[in-house]
Amino acid sequence: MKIGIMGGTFDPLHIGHLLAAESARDSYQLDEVWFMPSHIPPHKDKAGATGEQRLKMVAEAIKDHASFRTLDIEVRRGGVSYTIDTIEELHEMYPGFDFYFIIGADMVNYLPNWDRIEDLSEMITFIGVGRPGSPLDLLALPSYLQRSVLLADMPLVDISSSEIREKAEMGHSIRYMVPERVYEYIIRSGLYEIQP
Ligand SMILES: Nc1ncnc2c1ncn2[C@@H]1O[C@H](COP(=O)(O)OP(=O)(O)OP(=O)(O)O)[C@@H](O)[C@H]1O
Ligand SMILES: O=C(O)c1ccc[n+]([C@@H]2O[C@H](COP(=O)([O-])O)[C@@H](O)[C@H]2O)c1
Repeated sequence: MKIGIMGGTFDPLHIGHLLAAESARDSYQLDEVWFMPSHIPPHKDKAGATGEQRLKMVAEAIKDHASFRTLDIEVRRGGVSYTIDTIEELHEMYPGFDFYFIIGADMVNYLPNWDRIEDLSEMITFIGVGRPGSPLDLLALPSYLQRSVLLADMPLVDISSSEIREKAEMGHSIRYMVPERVYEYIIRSGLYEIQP
């Protein structure tokens, strides 16, 4: 089985995440994509929404896609969500599966800073997608990483979770930046102090 892992903070999940996952699935004939919210992200502040709330937003967003699943392994493990720890666990749970970790261009450029990245790059393949504001330069990566990163085409989406949170805080609309069911969940649960 070829499994894409769409890891993220998803605070909140937005359409950039969905398009990244779908573009990677389509480009490399992935059997499934598993959306995996982190508990505490390794390189930025802890999320505002709880792990349960972020899992719920993912579940609402991907409900209708036959090949998308949620994966709660990092939220359940707790602590800082280093990808190497997760992949080691997944390899034990699913021997013989091939894992493809889907990341935006900002994260491709940041890969050299990931925990035990040389070991990780031998265990999985990364699929990078374009993201406005983060020019992709694979040749700037160390050679062991150049061999581990594939690229997938995706329509560029200039949306980020932090921009969505800022808009919501200022009373602006975030409608259509997040899928409709995620929007409804945000309203229902009072997240980001959004005004309907
Ligand atoms: N608009 C986008 N286009 C392509 N990839 C994206 C986009 N938004 C997020 N990603 C990728 O999705 C993964 C998870 O991102 P994350 O949940 O941190 O969202 P974010 O929008 O980057 O959040 P924040 O603004 O809070 O930093 C990362 O690999 C990131 O590069
Ligand atoms: O393992 C690491 O050192 C590492 C460093 C940065 C990011 N990641 C993972 O990359 C994914 C996207 O990260 P983020 O912070 O943009 O949500 C998420 O699954 C993180 O756990 C992992």
